[in-house]
Amino acid sequence: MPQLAISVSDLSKKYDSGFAVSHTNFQVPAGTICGFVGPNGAGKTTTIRMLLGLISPSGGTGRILGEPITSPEKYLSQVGAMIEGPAFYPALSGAENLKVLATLGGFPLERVDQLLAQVGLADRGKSKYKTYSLGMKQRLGIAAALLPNPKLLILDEPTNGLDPEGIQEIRQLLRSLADGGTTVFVSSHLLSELEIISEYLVMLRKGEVVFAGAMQDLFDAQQPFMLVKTEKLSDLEKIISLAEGAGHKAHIRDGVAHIEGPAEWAGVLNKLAFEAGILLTQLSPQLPNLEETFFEMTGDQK
Ligand SMILES: Nc1ncnc2c1ncn2[C@@H]1O[C@H](COP(=O)(O)OP(=O)(O)OP(=O)(O)O)[C@@H](O)[C@H]1O
Repeated sequence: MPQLAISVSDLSKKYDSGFAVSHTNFQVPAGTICGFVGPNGAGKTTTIRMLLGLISPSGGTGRILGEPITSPEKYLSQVGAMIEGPAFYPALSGAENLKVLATLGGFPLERVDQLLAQVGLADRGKSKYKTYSLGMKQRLGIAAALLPNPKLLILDEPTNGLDPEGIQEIRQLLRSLADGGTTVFVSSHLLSELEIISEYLVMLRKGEVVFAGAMQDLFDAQQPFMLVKTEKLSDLEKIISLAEGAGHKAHIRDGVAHIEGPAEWAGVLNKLAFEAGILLTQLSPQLPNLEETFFEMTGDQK
């Protein structure tokens, strides 16, 4: 049994409106990057807030770094978190902001320059926070979360609003942290990004866990599929009927037909379409990926 950074059992949060999080069970092995996904309102933020002791569960149990979530004082000194966007003083520089937090938290001030370098802000540490780009603000937020030199880093949407370059920088940062032994639990709507960086995944739907485990196990349980486009949009429905008639699950999303089946079956589908007088403009076999799997398992948009 690997050492667990997070482990929850039957964890629930109930509001008057119903369960925001309902009887969830999942485990995150130490030293891994674990993606945390679910459609809007699935319960991600509520779960994170329970893990950080910010709200108390209505039921169930949880352990962070071996300590119960009912005693957050026992583990919070070893947990760094960035949730709902970092809050900093606009008129202070990045370095000054971190120094304020270091002083408040009793962390060594020497860590400030080290952390600025680690998140790629060494050159801009002296610039006022209000001059920072969104990506720089996010990176400063991560630097603040790293002040306690945490064993577990919990990030809620760290790449929100970032451009591809900023996203790549965060990816490299998270990878290097995990390589150094930090466990990273990260929620994001950027599924393709999470697919690249995460070894583990927890997927929520309507407050319930629909998958928790190794990313590879998730894909191993999925069928390959193909993406199909037709010259005329109206022909897509006919393609769906042809595929379903041949025993293949199929649906249309964003003007593209997604049809389950191995790559070898693509030729058969092409022939069926041709015989029905339908011209295919795209027929591309795909391996299971997180975007497709997410859609299949949550039946929802991101
Ligand atoms: N304080 C609260 N009181 C009542 N209901 C709440 C409260 N906080 C969250 N909820 C409800 O719980 C559900 C889960 O919300 P939560 O914010 O955890 O979802 P999420 O997965 O983080 O969504 P998003 O991706 O949009 O941030 C939602 O239906 C939400 O309206």
